[in-house]
Amino acid sequence: MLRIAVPNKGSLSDPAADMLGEAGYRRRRGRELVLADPDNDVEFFFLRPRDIAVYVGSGTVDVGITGRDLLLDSGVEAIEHRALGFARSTFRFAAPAGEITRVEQIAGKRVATSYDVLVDAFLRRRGIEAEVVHLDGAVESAVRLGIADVVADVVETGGTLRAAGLETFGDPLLESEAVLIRSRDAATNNGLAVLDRRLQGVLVAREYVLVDYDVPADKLEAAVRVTPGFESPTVSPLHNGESFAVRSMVRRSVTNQVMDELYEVGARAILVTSIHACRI
Ligand SMILES: Nc1ncnc2c1ncn2[C@@H]1O[C@H](COP(=O)(O)OP(=O)(O)OP(=O)(O)O)[C@@H](O)[C@H]1O
Ligand SMILES: O=P(O)(O)OC[C@H]1O[C@H](OP(=O)(O)OP(=O)(O)O)[C@H](O)[C@@H]1O
Ligand SMILES: [Mg+2]
Repeated sequence: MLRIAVPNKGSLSDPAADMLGEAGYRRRRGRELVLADPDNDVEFFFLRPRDIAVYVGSGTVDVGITGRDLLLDSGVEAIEHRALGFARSTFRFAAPAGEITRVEQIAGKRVATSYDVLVDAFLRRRGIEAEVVHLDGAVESAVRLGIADVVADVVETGGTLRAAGLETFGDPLLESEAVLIRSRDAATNNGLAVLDRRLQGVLVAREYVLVDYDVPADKLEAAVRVTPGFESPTVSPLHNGESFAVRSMVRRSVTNQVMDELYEVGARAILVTSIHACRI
């Protein structure tokens, strides 16, 4: 039975539960900390997102869902197995607007963060000496409240930083998103292969749509160039003997551009359908 660690709270928790639900696993109904799913031969452990890498790294749990930033900050040797496409963020330094423009200027200052290991490692690599002040959250308030000069924190929209009068400087230390992590020993676990294929199926179903259309024989090649698909589109003859029906997978984000282009080259009856589930 595959043992899977899942975030029990925070911004990773709902999207991780949604993804596992879409992948066909049992959903947690209340606040239980352990959930057996014998039909799928897995067992879920609901843990703090920050602790998940520790459990997986120690091998007591086979796999888990956490943030790449949390994995790296844990310093443990769990392995990133697959990026999951949600909870995307960057990890950045910020200071009061206009005060600091280069990371070298952090030298001698106080840096507030919840990610001490990440920040320490970055400063050490760059040979910058600074004091790291650990906070559990709401890090953006640390400058206004006078316990730090600089913050290093998760940035998504930048709204929280702006509201605190802070501006980012320097390049992002890290691009993060939710990731499936595994222990060293789980590499050959067949349960992991099944889970991974299911999650990949959810990612593809979310990212792609199916496009069907009819196209006259002399326009077929031009139309197929617009929708080359994952491997190659399915082309079937229509009963009238003059046209073809084509089915292809298209990235959801460009659906309307693709429909416009198909129409331009002569395709008609263009239909777009969501993919409910798939195995690639
Ligand atoms: N606003 C956000 N947008 C995208 N990802 C975020 C955001 N805030 C946190 N994350 C990601 O969520 C993970 C942190 O999860 P964690 O549950 O520890 O903190 P949280 O979501 O801030 O919850 P809380 O602070 O309420 O405990 C990290 O991987 C981080 O990059
Ligand atoms: O760039 P934004 O879109 O504003 O998002 C980033 C903010 O979201 C998270 O905070 P959260 O609300 O989880 O509070 P916390 O700082 O207490 O973790 C994160 O720690 C940042 O503060
Ligand atoms: Mg937070």
